[in-house]
Amino acid sequence: MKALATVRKILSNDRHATRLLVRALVCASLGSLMLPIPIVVIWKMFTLFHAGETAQSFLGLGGVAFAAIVAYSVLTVGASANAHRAAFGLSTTISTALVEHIGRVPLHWLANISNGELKKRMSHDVNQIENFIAHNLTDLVAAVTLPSVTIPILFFVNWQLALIMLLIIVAASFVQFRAMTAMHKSNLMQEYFSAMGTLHGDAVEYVQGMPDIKIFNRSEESLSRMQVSINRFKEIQTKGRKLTLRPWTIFTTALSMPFAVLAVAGAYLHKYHQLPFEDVILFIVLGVVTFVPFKRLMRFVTFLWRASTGYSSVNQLLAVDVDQVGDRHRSEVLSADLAVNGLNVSYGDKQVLHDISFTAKEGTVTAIVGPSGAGKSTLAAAIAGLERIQGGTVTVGGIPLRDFAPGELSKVMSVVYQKPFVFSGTVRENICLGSESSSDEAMREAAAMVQCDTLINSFPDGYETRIGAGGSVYLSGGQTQRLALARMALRNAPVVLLDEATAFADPESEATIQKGLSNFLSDKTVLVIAHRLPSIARADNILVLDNGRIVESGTHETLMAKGALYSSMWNAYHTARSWMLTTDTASDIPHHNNQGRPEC
Ligand SMILES: Nc1ncnc2c1ncn2[C@@H]1O[C@H](COP(=O)(O)OP(=O)(O)OP(=O)(O)O)[C@@H](O)[C@H]1O
Repeated sequence: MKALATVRKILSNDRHATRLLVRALVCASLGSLMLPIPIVVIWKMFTLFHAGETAQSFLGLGGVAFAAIVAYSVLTVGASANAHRAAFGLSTTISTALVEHIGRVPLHWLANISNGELKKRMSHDVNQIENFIAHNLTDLVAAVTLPSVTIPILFFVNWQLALIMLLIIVAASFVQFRAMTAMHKSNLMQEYFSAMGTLHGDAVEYVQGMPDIKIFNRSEESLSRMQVSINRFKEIQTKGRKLTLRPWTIFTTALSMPFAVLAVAGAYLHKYHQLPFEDVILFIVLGVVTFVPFKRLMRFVTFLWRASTGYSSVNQLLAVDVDQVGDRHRSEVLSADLAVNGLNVSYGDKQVLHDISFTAKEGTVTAIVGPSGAGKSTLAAAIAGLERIQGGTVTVGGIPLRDFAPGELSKVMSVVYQKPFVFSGTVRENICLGSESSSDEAMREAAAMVQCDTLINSFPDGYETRIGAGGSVYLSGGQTQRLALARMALRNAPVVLLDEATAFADPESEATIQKGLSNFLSDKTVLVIAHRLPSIARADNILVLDNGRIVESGTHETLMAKGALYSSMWNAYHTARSWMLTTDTASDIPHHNNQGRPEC
């Protein structure tokens, strides 16, 4: 019953898949009804032969057997094809729902789940459901339909041998049922899946961290965490094996016995009770044919568990609250003034932004600076709508950002990060992300503005060159940033947020990029997160963050005249730039003043 409920729940996601699966199950059950026919026909032939019948009647029977074999083959192929189509359709539906949902869940939720765990849920768990629908349900139907036909036939022919067969099936099923119940009570399957999730997560982290691990020669230490996950996984598998080994052995042995048991019992009945020889052969052959699919029931239970655990893990993912979306459009934005009011952001119990308020006027540049860990990136993410805020609002032209319809926010605000994402595809596809309908000319202009066109034209296929994973050209950090800036320029949103967007560029290219950008940005509302202070010295307004609060604001001149945090950061920056890297004395090593900030 529970199995049925699970299957029903899984199928409720896709009506077309349900129809295909019903078709597959009908084919599977009709196919298994065909299977005993040739065997019964051969038995009948033997019987007629002993009764001295003519070859004429054999021909008709042979035709029936042939037709049954053809029907069996066609129906089995039909069952498998429909079940696979249903499975692929369903897994596409579930995967699409997952991808769409993941795109809408808050970034902070994604930051707290490991890549491996997410990958396991989106790929491995979906595969479990797919495999179950593709193979196991048709197996189950065949395993149940076949005995329901063969056992009555055998009872009709000889009830004693049929009873022996039935007893073997009942005994094997009982042992199997006990094993299943024990497994269910032990909660082992849940532990198995959770351990597998951890193992996936640790493996991905291990591979991603490989460069640092190698540089610092920490492979053994880093492996030890993964080793713990591997051992835990092995432990659970061993526990499961111990729990199922005995019943599984009894079950498979019992189901392998019919040949021997029926042969001995048949020989005895043949000798002492005149059971015709052909009846003994019929029992042995039909018995073996009945037991083989029945064995698959064991696999069915295991796969049902996997599919149902995979399904609940997928459902947990789909149940994660998504960000609220509205219905306002870019066309409703009449001014590009950005206003942040009373913004609070926490990570768990830790509040990292406290009551942040400021206004950035259209056509101005606002810079956000502050010591490491002050909250600059968190503020940028919260403004871009990528971080869940606990209080406050962010508006553009008076419209709260959360009121924009999906897809509209990116037309209002462009964000360029220090490490932008390059997906696997052509340079053109990467630049046109979010502006797919742009003309070729507009795309080239955008690329030229950020000094990217000469670079792209030097690639083997120009704008059609494939980049990202598996691409023919590998982009450096600075080149990737320029590509992201071209993407931003093409999108032409009225508000632009640059989070260390030119950090990887060499000084010469940075100056050229800045020059190219300054024209483009002149009518935009620009927000810059910066670590290198000279790059923002000419900003219209500089906000200085410290411990999640705005502690100072103003132009470079007013902040320098104030002689507080900004000016000390500025001085520290310039002192640091004048350092010479030497190996002879310890006097060049920076020490900290009593406020914890580096100074020379
Ligand atoms: N995903 C997160 N989970 C928990 N805490 C976080 C998370 N991201 C950032 N923090 C914490 O929030 C605080 C602000 O971090 P943030 O990255 O915004 O600082 P920052 O000013 O950008 O620092 P930096 O200049 O070094 O990049 C830090 O104390 C950091 O530990």
